[in-house]
Amino acid sequence: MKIGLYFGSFNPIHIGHLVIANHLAEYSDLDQVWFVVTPHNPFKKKSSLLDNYQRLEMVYRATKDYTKLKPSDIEFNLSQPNYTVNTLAYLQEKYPYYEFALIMGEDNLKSFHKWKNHDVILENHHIYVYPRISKHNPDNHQDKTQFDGHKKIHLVNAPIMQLSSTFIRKSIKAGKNVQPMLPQHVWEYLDEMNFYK
Ligand SMILES: Nc1ncnc2c1ncn2[C@@H]1O[C@H](COP(=O)(O)OP(=O)(O)OP(=O)(O)O)[C@@H](O)[C@H]1O
Ligand SMILES: O=C(O)c1ccc[n+]([C@@H]2O[C@H](COP(=O)([O-])O)[C@@H](O)[C@H]2O)c1
Repeated sequence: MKIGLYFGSFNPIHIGHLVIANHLAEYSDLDQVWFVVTPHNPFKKKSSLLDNYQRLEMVYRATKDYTKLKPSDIEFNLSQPNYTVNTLAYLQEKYPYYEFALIMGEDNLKSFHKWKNHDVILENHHIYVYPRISKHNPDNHQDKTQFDGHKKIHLVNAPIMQLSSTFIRKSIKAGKNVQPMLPQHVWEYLDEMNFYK
C-alpha cells in the first residue's frame, strides 16, 4: 500500500489542505493520505500554536468522512523539533510493508535543500509536488530548483488554493466569518472552543 504523508502544523486544518489531500488520494497512485500533525516545525516559532491534541482533534474531525484520509499523531512522541527524515525512518520501521511518499507544495520544494538529510529522504522516498503560489513569489514565475527533473519527484496537477492557517487565525481574531474556509466539523469545534479569539 502506498501512503502519502502530508506534514504540517494544521493550526488549524483548512479546506486548502483537504482539497490537496483528496486530490492526491483520488487522482494519483497513492492509496491513502495521512495528515501528520507536527508538534514543532523546525522552521517555525511555537507561539500561537494550539495544543497538539487540539490540532489532532481538528484533523480527525476534518477527515472522519473520508476513507482515504487519516490523521496521524506519530510525531507526538518523537524528539523535537521534528525532522521529517527521523519520522520517515520511524514509520518505515513500524510499517515495513507500506511505501511512504512525501507530499509538498512547490514553495516547500524550493527550501527542501535546507531540510535535515534531504538527500537521504530522496534516496528512500518519492515526493509528490503540487503547485503553490509562494508568499515570496506572488507572480509565480517558475524558479528552477536543484530537484527539477529528479526521478523521485512527481509533479501533480492539483488545484491552487490560496488560503493559509495564519490568514484564518488573524481573521478569527478580527471577528470575521471564516466558516467557508474550514471543514464544517472543524468550524463547529473551533467556534465552540473559542480558539484563536
Ligand atoms: N492553501 C494551501 N494549499 C496547498 N498547500 C497548503 C496550503 N496551505 C498550507 N499548505 C501546505 O500544507 C502543509 C501544512 O500546512 P501548515 O499547517 O503549515 O499550514 P499553513 O496554512 O501554511 O500554516 P501557517 O499559515 O500557520 O504557516 C504545508 O506543507 C503547507 O505548505
Ligand atoms: O526535516 C526538516 O528539516 C524540515 C524542515 C522544515 C519543514 N519540515 C516539515 O515540513 C512540514 C511543512 O512545513 P511548513 O513550513 O510548510 O509548515 C512541517 O510540518 C515539517 O514536518 C521538515
